Amino acid sequence: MSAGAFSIDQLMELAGLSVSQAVFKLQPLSKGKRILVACGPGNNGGDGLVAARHLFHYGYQPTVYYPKQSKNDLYQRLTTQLRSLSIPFTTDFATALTQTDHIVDAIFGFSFSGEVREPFPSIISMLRDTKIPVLAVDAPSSWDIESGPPGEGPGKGFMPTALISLTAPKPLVKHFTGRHFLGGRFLSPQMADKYGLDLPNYAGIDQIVEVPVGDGEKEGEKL
Ligand SMILES: NC(=O)C1=CN([C@@H]2O[C@H](COP(=O)(O)OP(=O)(O)OC[C@H]3O[C@@H](n4cnc5c(N)ncnc54)[C@H](O)[C@@H]3O)[C@@H](O)[C@H]2O)[C@@H](O)CC1
Ligand SMILES: [K+]
Repeated sequence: MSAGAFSIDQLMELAGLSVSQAVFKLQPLSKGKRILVACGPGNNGGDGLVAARHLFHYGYQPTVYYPKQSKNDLYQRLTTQLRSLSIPFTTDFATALTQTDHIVDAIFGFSFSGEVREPFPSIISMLRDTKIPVLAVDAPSSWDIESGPPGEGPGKGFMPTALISLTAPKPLVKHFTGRHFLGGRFLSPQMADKYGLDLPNYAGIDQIVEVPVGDGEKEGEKL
């Protein structure tokens, strides 16, 4: 990413914008406006914070669960932006789950490793068990980035309804069976060539493109 001279703020903004467009595709406003955005402590959580802001401006009613808030200036600004829109922050995930139409899983992305630490085990269990649709950002949280679904722990059996891979699918997509989107319409042809990426065709002004079900493995190899 440094080769493209993009700052982390820019990358996170583009990632969160893509996430918000995937929500719009999966959950049109007419199907219910309440979106619960679960944010983890790292950049995956930051993508969720950005998405919540865009969703508000589209007319959704986002609620944010963000239990491990970073002191970093970027995250402070993102949370200030949400508070200035009066977007609620909840500490009671179980109750929030009963009052939402769709969930964004922005807890862990490609830097997750080891056993899920508090306070996230019970949150992952609830994401696994809920009947409400879940859109996972970059990875289903608690999945191993290479080998995919965990064989034990709260994430065992967790298969979100949809996944949005950012910039390029991670190896775990081979194991994913839900709807799969790609986001990251900012790479230059030179960057794509340099990293051997076969960029998808985005339609119109879309920041995302859906990869047909069953093509995850093929896309993972291609990209
Ligand atoms: N250039 C990039 O790398 C970009 C990455 N983006 C997003 O950033 C994500 C990666 O971000 P990060 O590297 O910050 O990492 P993540 O957000 O994937 O996770 C790291 C955080 O989770 C914690 N964590 C890791 N394992 C844990 C465990 N077992 N239990 C509890 N907490 C645990 C770490 O302490 C750290 O705070 C990507 O998946 C993507 O969503 C986007 O923001 C755009 C730019
Ligand atoms: K995630």
